[in-house]
Amino acid sequence: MLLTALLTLMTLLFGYRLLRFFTNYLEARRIGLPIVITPFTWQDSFWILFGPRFSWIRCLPFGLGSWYKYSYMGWTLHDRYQTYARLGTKAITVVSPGRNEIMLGDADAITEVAGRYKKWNRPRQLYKVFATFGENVDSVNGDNWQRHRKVTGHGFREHNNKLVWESATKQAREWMATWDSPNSERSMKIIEEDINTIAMNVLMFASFGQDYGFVDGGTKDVPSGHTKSFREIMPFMLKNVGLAWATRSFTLPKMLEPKSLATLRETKNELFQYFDESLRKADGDFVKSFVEANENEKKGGRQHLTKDELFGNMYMIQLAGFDTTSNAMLLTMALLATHPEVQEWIFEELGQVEAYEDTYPAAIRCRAAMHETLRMYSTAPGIVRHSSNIETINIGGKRVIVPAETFVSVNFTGHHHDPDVWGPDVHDWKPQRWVETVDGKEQFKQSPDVLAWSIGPRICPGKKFSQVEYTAVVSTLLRQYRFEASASLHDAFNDFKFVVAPKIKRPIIDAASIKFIRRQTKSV
Ligand code: HEM
Repeated sequence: MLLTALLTLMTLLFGYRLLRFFTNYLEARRIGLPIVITPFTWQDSFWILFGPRFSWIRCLPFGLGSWYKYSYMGWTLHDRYQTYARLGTKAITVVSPGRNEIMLGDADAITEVAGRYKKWNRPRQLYKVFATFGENVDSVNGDNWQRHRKVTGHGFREHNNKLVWESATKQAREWMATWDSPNSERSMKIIEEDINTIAMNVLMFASFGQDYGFVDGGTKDVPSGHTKSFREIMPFMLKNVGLAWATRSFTLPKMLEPKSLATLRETKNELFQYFDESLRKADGDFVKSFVEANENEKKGGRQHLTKDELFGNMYMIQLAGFDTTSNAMLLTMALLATHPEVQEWIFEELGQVEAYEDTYPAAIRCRAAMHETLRMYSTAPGIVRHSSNIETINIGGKRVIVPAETFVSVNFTGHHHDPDVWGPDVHDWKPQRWVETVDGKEQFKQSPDVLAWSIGPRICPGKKFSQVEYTAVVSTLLRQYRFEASASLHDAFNDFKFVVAPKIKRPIIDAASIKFIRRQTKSV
């Protein structure tokens, strides 16, 4: 009986997915872009969980498993420009039983979609998970988004960038002080942990004014009325955003609640307590500027943010600013270690001075390394938009009709590997491509631009924050040390599994290491 019910359910589900697949296929034919098909995608939660166990599918004969590469989240990081090159296009439609997804690699089409934030919205179903702690600038659309962006935008001022610089430089110095010998060798795993510590400490300083040391990390710093330190709570809540969202609307009776959920609930309450205290004291530059900007909106009779929304934004800034920047720094360390000539090229431009006003604007080569790293390995492989109406997009000189609710994704990685845009050396990590000499003076080349921080009105507000943090850390380290890659680190870059993006596994890089060799000159 149970078996029959189960079989019927599975047959119905299969039939439904088949039907959806065929209607989507017909719709994609009408869109008119080249098509790739896959029975599963990142839109299927079960496939996100179990898909990696089926990676053998890609090895099936006669191309039977060729769909697998389009089925997992972040597939563009592996594919780069291959599918566009194979199909002779810069835009494709991915057809599956979920929603059709147009993947844009064409620069003009990307500018059109990213530029029209009122028409092309972030799909609510994908971003609501980020609103667990309150609606915020990332989770809303349209006029509501403008309201959030106006208040939160005040946090990203020049004064904050200076604080970021000072904090990141201090953290990097304290990190170097832990390297026990002049030729200290560290595994990538440890380097990753250390860079995460730096990124978290910088964010917490710039946001909440909490000045944690690199070594003690503030995890033992538990103020009265609390059971855990703020520094300990924050990474825990960033790691558990999905679980916090899934359990947001119910609380199990105490005797039925597993320990993990009880810890999550208690930690979340304590985070709110910290947020509340921080808001009341207007602690830290971000929070202070949010509070000031919000009060001004209130006084002017304009729409301000509620307390929940302020909390939501305080959380979102941590979520958006942590992994992205730390991954960029981690990858750069690996890339620099495998490209000693680039280390020397950057070292040449570094002077003795470390003050923000002097060093940051002059660190053109260092910023070039960041752009080039994010061009090749964007920490976010793209952004997704949709519209509830039928829309059109100009793709390659043709007006393409896009049915309502179709996902339209800006494929950063695809665009970043387009040889027509970047030249034949598109697959080489070459920070030099970002620097040009005009009238005997080096300057940063603005065009073509990297899309890693997105473009248009919703461009990442933390772009300069991350550039300042990155430059402070990388230049402080390079001024004193040379990096030498282990053989396995060189191998990692040749392994197709080596993909760096949040939540994507890096099996080989964990075994790799970097040796830090102290320089004789320019130490401070
Ligand atoms: C390498 C570092 C970073 C990268 C690559 C990056 C990338 C991005 C991208 C691609 C978006 C989506 C834009 C869109 O949908 O069009 C975004 C949004 C956002 N980022 Fe960043 N980001 C970085 C660092 C930061 C930092 C350090 C912060 C804050 C301290 C931050 C805060 C935000 C916020 C609040 C949003 C939402 C903006 C909105 O929707 O208006 N990001 N970022």
